[in-house]
Amino acid sequence: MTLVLSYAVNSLHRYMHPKTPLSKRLAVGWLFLISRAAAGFCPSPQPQQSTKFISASAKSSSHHRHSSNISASFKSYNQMSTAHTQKWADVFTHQNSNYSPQYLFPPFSSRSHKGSHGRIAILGGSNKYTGAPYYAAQAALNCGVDLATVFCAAEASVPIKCYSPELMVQGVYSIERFDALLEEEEALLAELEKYKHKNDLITVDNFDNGDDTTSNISLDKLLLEHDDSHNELIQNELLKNVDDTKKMDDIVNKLQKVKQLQESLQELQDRQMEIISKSVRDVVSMFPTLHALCVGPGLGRHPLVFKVVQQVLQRGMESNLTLILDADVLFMLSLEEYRELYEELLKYEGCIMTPNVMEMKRLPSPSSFGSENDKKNIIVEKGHVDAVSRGDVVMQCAEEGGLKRSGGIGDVLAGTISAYMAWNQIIERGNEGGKQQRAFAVWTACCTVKRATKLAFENKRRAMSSRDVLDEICGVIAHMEDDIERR
Ligand SMILES: NC(=O)C1=CN([C@@H]2O[C@H](COP(=O)(O)OP(=O)(O)OC[C@H]3O[C@@H](n4cnc5c(N)ncnc54)[C@H](O)[C@@H]3O)[C@@H](O)[C@H]2O)[C@@H](O)CC1
Ligand SMILES: Nc1ncnc2c1ncn2[C@@H]1O[C@H](COP(=O)(O)OP(=O)(O)OP(=O)(O)O)[C@@H](O)[C@H]1O
Repeated sequence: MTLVLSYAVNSLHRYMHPKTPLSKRLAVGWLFLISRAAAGFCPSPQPQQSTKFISASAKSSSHHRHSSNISASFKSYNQMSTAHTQKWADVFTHQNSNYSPQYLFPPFSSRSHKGSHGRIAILGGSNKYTGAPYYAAQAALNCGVDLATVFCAAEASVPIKCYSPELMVQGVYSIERFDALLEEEEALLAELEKYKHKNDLITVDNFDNGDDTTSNISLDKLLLEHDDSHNELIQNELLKNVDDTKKMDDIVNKLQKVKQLQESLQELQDRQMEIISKSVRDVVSMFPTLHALCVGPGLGRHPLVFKVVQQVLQRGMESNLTLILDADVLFMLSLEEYRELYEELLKYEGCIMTPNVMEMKRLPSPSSFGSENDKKNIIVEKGHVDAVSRGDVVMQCAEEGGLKRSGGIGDVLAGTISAYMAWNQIIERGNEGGKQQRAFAVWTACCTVKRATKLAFENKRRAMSSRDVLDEICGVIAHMEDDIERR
């Protein structure tokens, strides 16, 4: 009987989509009614848990069960007992729920204009990955946002534009140009290194110190201890001490060469900064029009791209913009160089991080934090059961997903979360209730994608791809809205 019922519910879910012919919808409707009547004899088990978020600290005993490699990084909520999990349907079966599904989706109105249902942007996409930012942006559009922009590497912009005419795509830097800048920098540094070799010793007499001994001074030491303005002084000093004119000429030439190299390096680094700042300006100039910015899908791992991202994230926090961080940006944040930025983001309420299993393992344990409660951002740990946590409060999404694990579903989730975050901005306008509701909206986004993968898998089985998941999103959301209306 349970099988009949679940088949009927699944069919109903799929076939009641408005695009399905009316005759098919009526037939499935009858099947559903008959199976519901029969199910009265074998009621489904009631959920044990309230749909409130649960406190992770209240479950400290399960925290202690973490394996040592997990404790080296973040506390992994998916390592906790899975008893406290919820499905979308559970939201309607509990009276003491402390969040409001009716405020998830912005209502339509005759005064709606282009953008009033959400404007999001993705920063990602590189010469290697063009699919990831497309999946994320298209997922947000398929959820229902009005406008989606992709900021990407110039090399990725044409392919992404070809995937969808609905996307606005802007190349904001060139990987080829960044490569050339890095190569130039590496060559200059290598040449400088040759001149600053530690064993390059100059023998000087110690006449000035009143004795007739000699000392060995390394050129490296001279260069490090004296800036350019002292070069002349050094030369005069050496002239007094070094008798050998040829050796003296040699030293002066070396000093001049080093000075030139240092100037070229400075000029190159200024040029790098200018190019990076221009890319940052291109993205930041859009901030006032955005409800949310998703950073990371297909970003790649170029060090200069990371410099752009670093400034964009800092400006995003200053502008109070909602930031969804996925994929390569999470790799970036696991690097020692970006530790300070990472810790700032953990304290930023408008930040949502969506690590997969590997990314979760890489993220370091925050050093400046007393407890999980100091974390203000939301973390979505993706897995068989997605765990959405904010501070020490965690809610797990037990919605059933499809069995196929194709590349890009994480990107679809990042885009879906971006859409829900845009709606949260539009509805709540950042008030206190909105912040509480935000984690619930992220959890609902997880349910949405799980359900979409389930439907896509039922349709396509082994051939299922992320595109099929994209196609299911609008139907899943339509059903969720129907659930809310029926409540
Ligand atoms: N079509 C595209 O353009 C796609 C681009 N992608 C991009 O590819 C880049 C690298 O992403 P990756 O996720 O590969 O980066 P990672 O360096 O985090 O690699 C993850 C690795 O872990 C493995 N893995 C994942 N889940 C696991 C689990 N539960 N247990 C054991 N191993 C597991 C994966 O097979 C993969 O090899 C990102 O920029 C991402 O956005 C991906 O999103 C896939 C699709
Ligand atoms: N073991 C699993 N069983 C079932 N679903 C899973 C499992 N792991 C992840 N998922 C689901 O797959 C989706 C993407 O998660 P995944 O871990 O593949 O992200 P990702 O590696 O960032 O994806 P992408 O391929 O886009 O980079 C999420 O909806 C998540 O719930």
